[in-house]
Amino acid sequence: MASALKATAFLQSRAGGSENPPSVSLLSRKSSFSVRGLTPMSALSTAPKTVGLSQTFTRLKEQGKVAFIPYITAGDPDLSTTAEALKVLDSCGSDIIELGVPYSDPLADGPVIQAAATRSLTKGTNLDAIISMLKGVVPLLSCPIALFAYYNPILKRGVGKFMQTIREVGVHGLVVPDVPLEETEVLRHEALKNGIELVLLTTPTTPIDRMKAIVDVSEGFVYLVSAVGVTGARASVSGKVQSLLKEIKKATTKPVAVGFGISKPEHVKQDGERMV
Ligand SMILES: O=P(O)(O)OC[C@@H](O)[C@@H](O)c1c[nH]c2ccccc12
Repeated sequence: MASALKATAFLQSRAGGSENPPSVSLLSRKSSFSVRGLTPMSALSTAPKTVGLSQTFTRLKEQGKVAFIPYITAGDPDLSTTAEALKVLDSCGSDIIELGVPYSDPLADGPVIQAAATRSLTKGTNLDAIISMLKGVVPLLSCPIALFAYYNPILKRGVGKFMQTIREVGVHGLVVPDVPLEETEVLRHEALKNGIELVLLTTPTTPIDRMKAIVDVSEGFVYLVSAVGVTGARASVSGKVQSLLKEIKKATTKPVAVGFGISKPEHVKQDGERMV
């Protein structure tokens, strides 16, 4: 059951398994320690340590749960709102949060995410500002952050420097949607060096052999794009996802997360059953 459904919207229900009700506090357990600033150091050291992506899946699997991984765009409408949104998503039971770095020439972003990126860029959001926002917020979160970034801003900074910077602010994972497998070597090398889990994507049109090569080197989880086309809410999840998942599961024991259009609780179940 180590699979997950990604969700772009603020979908708050998770699939299957008995859940603790989501915390009503806007502060996560960790944030309440830090924000009050009165807690002795001994108590701080007992705060739950945030684990990485694959370890998050291992924990969930042990509990018979699937993961809820929302996506938001950094800097829409501004970075202080993003900081608050990260805290809220964390305290509402997100297992991993995917945080998008806005980019002017995206690939596969649908109209909602494109508009969010445009608003964010218009406000002047850039990587440095996102990094300094994360520096303040990540220590307050109990779930790991997977940064979503196109290759251009990564290349501009230098791949090694980029990985080092995001590691220093406590980011655990990275999704780079516009780099084909063959070109991921430098990214993978630098990610590994810095303990960043580089998540690779496979799509419904990826040939089986290629999918196998992708899942072999994907870290954290395997991202299964549910449909051809762009991101955004859809009425239903393609029936093809079931068979794609079966193929992936034959090829790997790594966790798999399904993304693109997962926007309703029903998408997490199909034909009355869990999708995976
Ligand atoms: O349809 P959605 O729920 O908005 O899903 C995409 C989103 O979760 C994120 O992973 C994403 C945003 N833009 C992308 C471009 C390519 C691949 C993935 C993405």
